[in-house]
Amino acid sequence: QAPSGQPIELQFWHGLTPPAGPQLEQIATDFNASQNRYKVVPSFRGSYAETVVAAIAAFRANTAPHIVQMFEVGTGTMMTAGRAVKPLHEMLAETGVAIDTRDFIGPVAGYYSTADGRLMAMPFNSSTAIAFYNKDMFQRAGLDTNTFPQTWEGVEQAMVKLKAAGIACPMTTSWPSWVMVEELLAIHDVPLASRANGFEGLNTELNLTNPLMVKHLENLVRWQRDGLFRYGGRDSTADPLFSAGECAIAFGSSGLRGRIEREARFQWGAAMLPYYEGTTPRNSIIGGAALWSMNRGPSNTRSTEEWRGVAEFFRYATSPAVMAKWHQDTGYVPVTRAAYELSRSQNYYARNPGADVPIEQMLRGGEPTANSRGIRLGGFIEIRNIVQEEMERAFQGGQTAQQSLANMNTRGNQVLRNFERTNRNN
Ligand SMILES: O=P(O)(O)OC[C@H](O)CO
Repeated sequence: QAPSGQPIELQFWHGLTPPAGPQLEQIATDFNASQNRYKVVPSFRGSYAETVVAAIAAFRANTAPHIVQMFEVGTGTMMTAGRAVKPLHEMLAETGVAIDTRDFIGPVAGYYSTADGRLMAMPFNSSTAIAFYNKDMFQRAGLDTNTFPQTWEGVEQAMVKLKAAGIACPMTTSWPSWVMVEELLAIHDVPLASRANGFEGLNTELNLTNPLMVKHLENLVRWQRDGLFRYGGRDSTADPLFSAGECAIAFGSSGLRGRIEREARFQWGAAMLPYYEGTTPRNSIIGGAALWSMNRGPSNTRSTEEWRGVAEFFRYATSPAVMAKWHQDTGYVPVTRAAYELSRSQNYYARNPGADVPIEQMLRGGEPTANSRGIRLGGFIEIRNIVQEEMERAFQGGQTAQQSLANMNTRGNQVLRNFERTNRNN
């Protein structure tokens, strides 16, 4: 407790909407009830991107929260944020709070670690992109309700049948850049950017004009024109289209599962992301978010006691029972092996067919390659906006897929160069 006898307050900004947001806040409430030394105060700050912007602005004003939930796209920015961030490995060493970081599953730990393997942020709500499909609509279209096509060629055939059966939206996607660009390239083992997708340094160049990307964006543009694919907007805007029963197939975060379970009034299934014929698919990369610890401001660090509170909260939030429940309630992946094993021993996967799809897909194909380990770009949030904007211009008929990709590449590289210039010394 603080000298006043009151618990030490720890501000925690997050970017999750219901139902996951309140479930996350419940974890903070339960932590507070489990001890009386610290009080975590969660606060919803808008979308992930808005939360990041707010946290960085707050740091400049000496009012940063202790903990900010940051989507994976902000990782490169946080890694180079210097004093704004308290690296997790440093915090654990200084406070002595024991968290077995070796228990984090590889693709998650790797994403948030420095080149020499030190964890910078606390893995928490990691996801990966998967397919959800409406079995009632599949049945109406004469499709097998128990199997989802493994390939994009198969998905196209299914979309044609769904449309012929009178379904207005055969397919949509959330997170267009994540699913249709970033995950696609990882699964096909094609680099998105040079220097191991940016893991080896800031001086990277985008590789978006590759033949696979051209083929896929040309397909998406054609499917959209032919009424097979509905572009549902940027980031998570398309999320409700599936659970509301509008679209037969939706690609999105595994973390949508909890929402679909609550809202869908139809039979549905989950499946791995498709790949093009002739490919041996690799692992998909993670999405979702991690918990970053922040100093209050440029001239304002925190006491060891505050960091101890943060670390104790992290330990609680990733303890096997709490993490297993979070995973099962939401669809986010269990970030520790212990939570995965616990879920298995509770027969969760046997009782919920398809619930292990994200984990299986993430761990598929052995060790991740330089193209499937993840992406670490400075200014990635801005680059994603460019990718989405240029895609939209192609969907609106204003440019070809090839022009669209060339523009993404040129504009994105400018963002990378600017970021490199301003962060050279970090
Ligand atoms: O919906 P989430 O939380 O899994 O996040 C999705 C990805 O982070 C997209 O970057």
